[in-house]
Amino acid sequence: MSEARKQLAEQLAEAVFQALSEDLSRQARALLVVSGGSTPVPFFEALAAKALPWERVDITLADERWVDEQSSDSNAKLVREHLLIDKAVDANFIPLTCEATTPEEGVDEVAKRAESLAWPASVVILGMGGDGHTASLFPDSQELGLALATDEPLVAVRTPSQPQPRITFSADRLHQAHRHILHITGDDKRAVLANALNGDDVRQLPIRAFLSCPLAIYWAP
Ligand SMILES: O=C(O)[C@H](O)[C@@H](O)[C@H](O)[C@H](O)COP(=O)(O)O
Repeated sequence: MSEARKQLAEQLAEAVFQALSEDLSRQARALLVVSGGSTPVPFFEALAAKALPWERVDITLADERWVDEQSSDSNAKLVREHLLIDKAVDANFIPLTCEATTPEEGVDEVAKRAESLAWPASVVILGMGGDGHTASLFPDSQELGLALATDEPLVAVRTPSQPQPRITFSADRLHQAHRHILHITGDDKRAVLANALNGDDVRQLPIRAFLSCPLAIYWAP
């Protein structure tokens, strides 16, 4: 990993540490919503090293692949291996899968679980794919319109560009946060973001759903 990306991860971890500390100074619990994928790993490990009252922190995912938690595709596995470690081992992690065979069958059970969290979140950390998706709001998903319009917290998603069915927080629920952060790296994603900033068709580039709310962009080459 480049030094620039390592420094970015450290800076992001410090910003999230400050945000959680601030919120925990005035409320019993704080909610952190993180994204999966490969980008967050150094950030997760840097944040896990921070001294917080982690037992008062709820952590959940912006979205999840509907796979077993032992699968290498599982975002929950990623969080358990890289964030629920070190000082953060006592954080309360709420996964987005359940025993149901499909996300369509499991979405109501997971939504009940998610409703118990300390919304609005302290921080929502978003990633972005090369197609401008964020969370599991994919431009080629037949459920994108629903996920952008509903006030339900969670949506089951199937999309041709992804091998697994998914579950995602809706745009409405992901907006229910005090702070929004976009964490991306590389020139390709910078170009996609520049394109997103130059247009307003959210269904073309779903990251656009979050460019109007105050959004801190953490990018490194
Ligand atoms: O489940 C997921 O895959 C993520 O939530 C997804 O939205 C991710 O943030 C982007 O796909 C970027 O992924 P990378 O960091 O691997 O490029």
